[in-house]
Amino acid sequence: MPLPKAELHLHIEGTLEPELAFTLAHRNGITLPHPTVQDLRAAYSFTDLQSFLNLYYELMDVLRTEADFTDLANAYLTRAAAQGVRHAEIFFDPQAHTSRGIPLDTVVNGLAAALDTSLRDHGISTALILCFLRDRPASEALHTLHQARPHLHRISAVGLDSAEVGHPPQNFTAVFAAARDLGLRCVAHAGEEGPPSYIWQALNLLHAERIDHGIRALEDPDLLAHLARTQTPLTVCPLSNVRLRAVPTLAQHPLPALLDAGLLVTVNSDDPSYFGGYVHDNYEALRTHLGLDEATLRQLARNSFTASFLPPERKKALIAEVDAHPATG
Ligand SMILES: Nc1ncnc2[nH]cnc12
Ligand SMILES: [Zn+2]
Repeated sequence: MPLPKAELHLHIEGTLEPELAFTLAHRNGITLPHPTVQDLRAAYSFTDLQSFLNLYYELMDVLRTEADFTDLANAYLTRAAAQGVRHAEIFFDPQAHTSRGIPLDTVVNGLAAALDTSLRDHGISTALILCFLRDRPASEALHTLHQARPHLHRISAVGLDSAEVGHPPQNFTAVFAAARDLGLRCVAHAGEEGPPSYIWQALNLLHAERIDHGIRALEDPDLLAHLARTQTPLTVCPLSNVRLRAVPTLAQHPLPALLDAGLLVTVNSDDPSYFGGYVHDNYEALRTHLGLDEATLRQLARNSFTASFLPPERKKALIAEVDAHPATG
């Protein structure tokens, strides 16, 4: 059985497997532009973040009803359980749905139907993180936050995702301040393709408590020292970084350098259906291609709980499960 772990960087829309996409397309009377599952999988070849996002947003068209979102989340949770996931903090992209006429209620109620029974059905506790699309106007993000008000009891945090370069965190300072006023925690994608200055902005202007990706922090020694001193977690996604060519190969992935610099690093899957592996597959890839040893993998699993938004007692209990877990070899 894989090490117990938390997944902190997972876009639920990025878990849409081609087979489920075809099932939902059929159910909703939609014709996909790719005739077969094999043709669709063959399209999963990306040159950068934008080339991925184009397909990611296109395929979302199959998600129309509450049942579609419930089926999507249940399919993820089933796979995650088999990968040792005990807690998942799950991103969703409301604007990608409301912009094509799907009400926010449909999205949240559909996801909630799966998440509410996840601990019982899959042994996975969950939290939801509402992400703003940074390549759309901040005014639209603010409107989305207002639309989400009836659902705030189900939402733990806000995040910032989509095309990074040219869309700095500073554009969303007021939106994140409004989210904090509503009692929401804050995280943000930064330093995936964008420069270290975007990570500084996410920290200083958005008050992000975790940085999603953050791998370009390595280019700024002061930033690296700051992240180490404050133990601000990074949610790193190795397979994603290689598939989107932020990093040339797994063997050249900067995760070991980030650990050596003393950062609180976690391992996550990002959009597992598109990037060739779920979260445990990312751990195994680090073992295979970077030679990470058992002790380091175990530390990464502990970090995933430390960096989560779980209450201290449950963190402690889950970390104890990591310590008690037999060697995975
Ligand atoms: N890796 C990623 N970066 C930015 N936005 C995303 N949305 C889904 N996956 C993403
Ligand atoms: Zn992401």
